[in-house]
Amino acid sequence: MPTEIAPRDRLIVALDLPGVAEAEAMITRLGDAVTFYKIGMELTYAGGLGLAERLAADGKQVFMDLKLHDIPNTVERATRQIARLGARFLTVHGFSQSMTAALAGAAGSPLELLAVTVMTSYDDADLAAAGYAMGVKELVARRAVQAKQIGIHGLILSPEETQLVRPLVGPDMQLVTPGIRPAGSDVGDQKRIMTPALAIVGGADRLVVGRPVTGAADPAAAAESIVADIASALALVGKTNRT
Ligand SMILES: O=C(O)c1cc(=O)[nH]c(=O)n1[C@@H]1O[C@H](COP(=O)(O)O)[C@@H](O)[C@H]1O
Repeated sequence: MPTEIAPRDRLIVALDLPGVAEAEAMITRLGDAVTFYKIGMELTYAGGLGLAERLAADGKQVFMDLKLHDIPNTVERATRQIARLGARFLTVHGFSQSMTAALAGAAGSPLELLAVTVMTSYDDADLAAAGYAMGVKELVARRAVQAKQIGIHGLILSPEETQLVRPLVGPDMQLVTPGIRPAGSDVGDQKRIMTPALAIVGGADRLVVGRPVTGAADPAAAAESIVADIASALALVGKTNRT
C-alpha cells in the first residue's frame, strides 16, 4: 500500500552549490524547514559524496542526482557504489539498457531509482534538433511505460506531463517533478514549468526545487512558503495520504 508522505517531505531542495562548505551553510540556514536534499553533479564533483553520507546518517533523506547513462556494465557497477551511501533516490536516464542495469546494481539495497524521461529544459524543438521524431509528451509517455515495465521505482518528468503519465504507470510509481517555479520567480533555463501548488494538484508526488529556495534572500522562508503551498494544494484535492 502507498504510505503517507507529509507535505514537507514532498519538497526536495537541490543543493546546486559550488562546494561542501556552501552546501553545509545552506543546510544550516534551512534547518528543520527541509527534510529532503538532492545532491547533483556540481556538488558531487566538488566533494559532495561524504556530505551525502553524513546527511543520510543525520536522518535527512538524500537524492543522488547523477543521471547515470553508460554501457550496462558501467551503470550497474556505479549504481552498486552509490547504493552504499545510504541515499534514498538515484537518477538514471530513461533508456532501457541503463534502467535495467541500474536496477541490477541497486538489487538488495533500499536505493530507489528514478528514470529521467525528458529534461525539463527541453521542448519539442530541442528534441527535433537532437534527432527525435516525436514531441516531449510522446517521448515522456514512452519512457514512462518502459520504466514501469522494467520495474523502476519512479520518474522525473515535468509537472506538465503528470496527468498524462499517471494512468499509464498506475498509482505506485513516484512522480517527481523539477521545473517548479513559485509565481514571480525567475524561469532561468527551465522550459516546462509550473507553480508548486499546480504541480501537486496535477498529481506530482514530490517537487524538486533549487534556485527559488537556495537563491532566495531567506531560503528557509522560501522553503516554508512552498511547503505551505503543497499542504494547501493537497487539502484542495483531498489527497493527503498517497505516495
Ligand atoms: O533530475 C533532475 O533532478 C532534473 C531533471 C530535469 O529534467 N530537470 C531538472 O531541472 N532537474 C534538476 O532539478 C533541479 C532544478 O533546479 P532549479 O531549476 O534551480 O529549481 C536541478 O538540480 C536540475 O539538475
